[in-house]
Amino acid sequence: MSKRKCGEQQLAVGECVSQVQRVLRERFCHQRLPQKPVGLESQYKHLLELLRRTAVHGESNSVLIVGPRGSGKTMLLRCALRELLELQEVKKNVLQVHLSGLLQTDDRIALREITRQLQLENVVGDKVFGSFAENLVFLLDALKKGDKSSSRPVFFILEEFDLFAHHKNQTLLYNLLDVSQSAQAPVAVVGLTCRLDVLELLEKRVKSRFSHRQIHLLSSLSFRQYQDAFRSELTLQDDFPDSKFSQEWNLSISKLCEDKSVDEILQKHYNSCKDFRSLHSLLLLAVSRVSVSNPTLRAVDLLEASRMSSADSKGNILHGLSILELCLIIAMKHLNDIYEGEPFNFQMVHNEFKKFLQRKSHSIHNFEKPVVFKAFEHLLQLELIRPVDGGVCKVQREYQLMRLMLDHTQVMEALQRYPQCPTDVKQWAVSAFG
Ligand SMILES: Nc1ncnc2c1ncn2[C@@H]1O[C@H](COP(=O)(O)OP(=O)(O)OP(=O)(O)O)[C@@H](O)[C@H]1O
Repeated sequence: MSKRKCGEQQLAVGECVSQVQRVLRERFCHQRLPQKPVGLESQYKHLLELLRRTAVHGESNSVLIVGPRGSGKTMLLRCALRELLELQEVKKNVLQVHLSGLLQTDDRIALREITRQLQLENVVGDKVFGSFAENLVFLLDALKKGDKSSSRPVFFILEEFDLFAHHKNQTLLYNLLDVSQSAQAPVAVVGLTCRLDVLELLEKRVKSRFSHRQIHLLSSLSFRQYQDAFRSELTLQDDFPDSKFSQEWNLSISKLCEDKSVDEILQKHYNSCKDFRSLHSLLLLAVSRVSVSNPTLRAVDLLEASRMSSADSKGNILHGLSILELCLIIAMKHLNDIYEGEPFNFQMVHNEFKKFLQRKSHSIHNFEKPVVFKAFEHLLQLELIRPVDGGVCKVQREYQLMRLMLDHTQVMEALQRYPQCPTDVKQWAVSAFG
């Protein structure tokens, strides 16, 4: 395999390609944090300042980060923690407890998890506590330094914060927010949630203990920021093991960004979804096409990735149907036209199909009725047709009313691409869908 020389580093092209794949996949699968959150500067500053006040000055605090799925709530928090923990005094001192409403489904489990994460299982031992509050205060006291005068700051991070509001009496939320309001110990409670109405879920006593600080991540990226994100997400950093390869790679990415067709693809994706998650899934597909024989990313890779990500899954199912099944779908469409969208049953579809077979010349076999019924059932299994009443009514299967779950472009596209589709079937379809 060919080798690249670059200073002291010398990697085979194959090795470089697999490193690129690894680095970028980690980035796109949310295992690596971005250097800075894009377009969220003020929110980032706000959060960092709040956390810093707890970590450095021992002030207690509570804050909610609110935004839709994929808007970067977790990323924002993790970036702020990363920056904060770069300070030596903070790194040594601060403790973090990460809880998730999806995992800690009741307060007992949550308390056990808090104890585990604070590494206090041995200290707690077999002690029995009268109340949740007593237990929590004991844990926080156990964190006090040798001289017992000051506690170590603790960040309580609650992902899916709204789910904690469903716990009995909201005991965990009440106690955490109570501690964050009193001067017992320096505590920051950070809740992450998608629900804008989250405060309405809180009981009065819980709500009154919350600071009412909220950081909203509601504004979406501008197209300019989206383009910049595209470039920076694909750019390799200086720590890439082969600097010659990474220079060439970065150069090719710069060229790609100037390509008009790339801009068009990005514009299309931006119009349908403006968040990082959808950009990442597009880039993931594109990067998987990079190989030894094609060691840079090309516009055609992006085009193919875009085609794959917007592929119609039902359309793909249609490609795998037998010609008999396809004929039944065409018969259903004929029925839809005749009865103006009213539902149909197997018997009606079978009759319509037989009408087609009665034409003078046709290339389709005369299938036995049970075989046609089997094909009909298969369409039902694939959910290309659905029972009108959801299958509740106990009618004989052949007379159950169904609806077709496809539109005409999906069927016509499938027919165009169907290998060796008989002409008369195509014509029959055109008369139904054309
Ligand atoms: N403004 C941004 N700048 C850089 N990366 C971002 C930004 N917004 C989102 N991302 C990236 O998008 C991905 C999804 O973000 P994240 O997991 O933080 O979203 P979330 O709001 O916590 O979603 P969920 O509600 O599902 O937990 C991450 O890889 C993150 O790095």
